[in-house]
Amino acid sequence: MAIEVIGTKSDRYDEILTERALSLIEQLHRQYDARRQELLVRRTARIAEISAGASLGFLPETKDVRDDPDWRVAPAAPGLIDRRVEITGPTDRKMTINALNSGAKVWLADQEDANTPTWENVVGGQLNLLDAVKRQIDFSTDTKSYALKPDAELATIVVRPRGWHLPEKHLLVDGTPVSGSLVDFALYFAACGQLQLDRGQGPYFYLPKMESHLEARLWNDVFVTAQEALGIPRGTIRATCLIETYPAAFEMEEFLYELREHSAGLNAGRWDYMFSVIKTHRDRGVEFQLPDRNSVTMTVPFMRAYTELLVRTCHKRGAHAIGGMAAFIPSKDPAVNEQAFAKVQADKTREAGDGFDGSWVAHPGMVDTCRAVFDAVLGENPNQLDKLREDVSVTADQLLNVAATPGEVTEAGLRNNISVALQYLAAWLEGTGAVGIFNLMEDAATAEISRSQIWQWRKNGVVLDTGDTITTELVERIADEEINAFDQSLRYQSARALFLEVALADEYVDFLTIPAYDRFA
Ligand SMILES: CC(=O)SCCNC(=O)CCNC(=O)[C@H](O)C(C)(C)COP(=O)(O)OP(=O)(O)OC[C@H]1O[C@@H](n2cnc3c(N)ncnc32)[C@H](O)[C@@H]1OP(=O)(O)O
Ligand SMILES: O=CC(=O)O
Ligand SMILES: [Mg+2]
Repeated sequence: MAIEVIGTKSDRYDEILTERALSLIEQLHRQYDARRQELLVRRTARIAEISAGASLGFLPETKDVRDDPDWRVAPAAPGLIDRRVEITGPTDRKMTINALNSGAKVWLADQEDANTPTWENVVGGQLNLLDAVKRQIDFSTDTKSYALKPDAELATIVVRPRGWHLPEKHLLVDGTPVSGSLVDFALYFAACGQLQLDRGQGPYFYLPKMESHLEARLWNDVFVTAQEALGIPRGTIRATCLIETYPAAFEMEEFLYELREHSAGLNAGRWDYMFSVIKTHRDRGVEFQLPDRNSVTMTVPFMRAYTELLVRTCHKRGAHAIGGMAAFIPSKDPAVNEQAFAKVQADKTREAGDGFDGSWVAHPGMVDTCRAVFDAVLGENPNQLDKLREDVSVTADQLLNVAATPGEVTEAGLRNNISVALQYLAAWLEGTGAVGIFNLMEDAATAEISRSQIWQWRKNGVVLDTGDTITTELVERIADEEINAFDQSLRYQSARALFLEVALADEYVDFLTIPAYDRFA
């Protein structure tokens, strides 16, 4: 084999880094990496067109797919028929057990937004998944022991691999790092694919951050090859695509079509979506400028258009439509806690009323709230695929109507973005990819919004409510004030450097996780 493992080989890693898994990764890399690289170049080319004045829109070349009334995605697979509440979270051992026990129908086992892809997290997370699938997982601290509930219905596992842009530098083929997406996918598929089938379910995935239906086609081809290579029947894999980039919103139907024999629907990934609005239009001045992060709610016109279109598109094709993450988490402060639950309830109520078949929560404490809302709408039905939403018709202009977003850019909003980005990056660099900050769940997607807003506002020379203009000096000054206010402020020095690199660079940095990952050996 010409695949090399550069990362350390700790206890039990050989159960994951098997010859079968490594040769699958090598095969997928040889067959598909050039195409992956081309698609990444295509992303850059599209942004250049938009910078030069082009507009996103529905694609003329795929009109036939949208106009053909006859095709449908595969019927929902076992464990994915009723998805009324899905919990997301990283694959560390304790959280794996807590998520499976949470009462949610599905657990999105996250190797993406909620994970720092250190080698230990990548392989250790796969070991936790393997133990979970075998129902042989436990964990203990000095004060508490964790085990799977023996007689309870455990959440269906759906693994989210990294996006197409991220490399995995601890695995090399002919000296070249392989794709993080292919690694996360193939390690899980090789270790757990057949085991999941034996248990009556299957290898299921969430696919993040795609920007074109051609990227979905690439995933489909990867699935076909991998199933054939491991002797697993074609069509066994199921994948839910996140619609969480601005270009993807114009290709929802095409995503379902490309993956139709493996599709398990679409999800409205709202946080990356907002990030992508800024990122895609980085050179368009104030045209696509967003106000303070907290004022971009799901009911502003462009977000509403996106979620309505998602439900309409999915149900037209027999696919599940899954709602997004309300980032509120339980708090020890009773007043804040009450607000958090009220906000989650309102968010899920809107989604259930709009026709979503289920939605996401970030914390086990929110599972009952989400379930109760969907129970009230679904009743005995496992989903509401029959709610076709033929009343919905969304235009490109509505998806692009960012200008109608109310709100302003305030000093408090700027300071909040700076503080959140610093705190999040400090945690990420220490190996923790999801954190509770100021009573909200923060992860790579929400941190991307924070740093992108700062980048956009500074570039546009935005004047704050205080009358100050956002400049490099102002951002640096507030960053230092925030850091000095933290306990152990020294800990934040590497986060500070990374933050300034991704928030203030002359040229917009496509993903903060790329320079962040470069910091690891
Ligand atoms: C934009 C997107 O992509 S959203 C999807 C990606 N993001 C995520 O998945 C984030 C998921 N959520 C989390 O990671 C966590 O909830 C955090 C980091 C935000 C907060 O976690 P904590 O600070 O541990 O919260 P808290 O102390 O209230 O947790 C209480 C218990 O619930 C557990 N818990 C909290 N969230 C989760 C979760 N998502 N999955 C499993 N267990 C969880 C904790 O491990 C803790 O367990 P313990 O009592 O046995 O020690
Ligand atoms: O992955 C989900 C998102 O909102 O981003
Ligand atoms: Mg996301």
